[in-house]
Amino acid sequence: MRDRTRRQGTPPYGPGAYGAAVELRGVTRRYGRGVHALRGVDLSLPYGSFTAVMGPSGSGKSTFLQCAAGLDRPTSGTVRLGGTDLGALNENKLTVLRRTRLGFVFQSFNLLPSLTAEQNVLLPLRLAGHRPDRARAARFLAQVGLGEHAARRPDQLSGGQQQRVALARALVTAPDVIFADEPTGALDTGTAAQILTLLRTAVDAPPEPMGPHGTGATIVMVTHDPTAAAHADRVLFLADGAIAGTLDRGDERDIPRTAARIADRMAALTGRPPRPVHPAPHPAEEAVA
Ligand SMILES: Nc1ncnc2c1ncn2[C@@H]1O[C@H](COP(=O)(O)OP(=O)(O)OP(=O)(O)O)[C@@H](O)[C@H]1O
Repeated sequence: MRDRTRRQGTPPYGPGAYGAAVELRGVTRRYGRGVHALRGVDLSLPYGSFTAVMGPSGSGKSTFLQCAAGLDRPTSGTVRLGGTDLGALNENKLTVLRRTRLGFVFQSFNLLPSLTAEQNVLLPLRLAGHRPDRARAARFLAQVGLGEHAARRPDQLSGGQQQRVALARALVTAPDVIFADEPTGALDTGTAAQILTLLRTAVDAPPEPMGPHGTGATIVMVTHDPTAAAHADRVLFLADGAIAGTLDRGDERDIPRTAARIADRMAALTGRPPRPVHPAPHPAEEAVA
């Protein structure tokens, strides 16, 4: 039986028990002749892992996310999601793969304003051709602490609540991978901590199996915030279109200390002194209402 207890340490990066959820081999992306946004990225992210991607402005983070999520095609190299080579898929098949096997969380929430929270969560199931399973939507809304707000529309929810709906929407299809682009960028520190705790829980102890192998969720998150990155199992640092280093959380449970280490690495990459890291949230802020 699957161990639902909170995992200690870092998942086995490299070849995992079920192959990789995300695999990039020699991925380059050029714009025109001169701009090399990605210069040959190789990585393998196991199922049930939480990876943060950081790097200075212009280092290639967005390009990486777009290529890894099948929203853009690399100039050369291969991207595999759950063993499927995205380069072998035409646009229609790529769209189906994104709808059925990927989840997305954006800085600006991107909920449909005319739909209720429940309808927003049901949308990916509808688009994937499944019957609208309201009980499933209710379970995922409850998971993010919004069981009571299923009938509200986005304009009746706070920013943090909207992002929780977006997270439930990303989780509901049990995707191979969730790609999160600055998911806490528009939130205050306490609300951001709640979202990060929910992301961590989706990886470590989801109420039901996520992904095709019954592990926790697999998350790839681009962020500028060392405190957000400190919640991940591993941080990948991009510089000038290439992976410039990694930092593993290991058994570290001390978010502020990990965030300070991450900020130091970022400072070394940018050549600027580390920006002050957000103060640690009060423990009460970590608990999701
Ligand atoms: N559509 C495009 N056409 C031309 N150049 C582009 C395009 N998109 C990105 N670039 C360039 O590719 C490089 C990487 O850009 P990218 O947006 O991936 O970086 P980033 O790390 O996400 O930056 P930021 O943190 O500022 O969002 C930059 O030099 C950028 O100017």
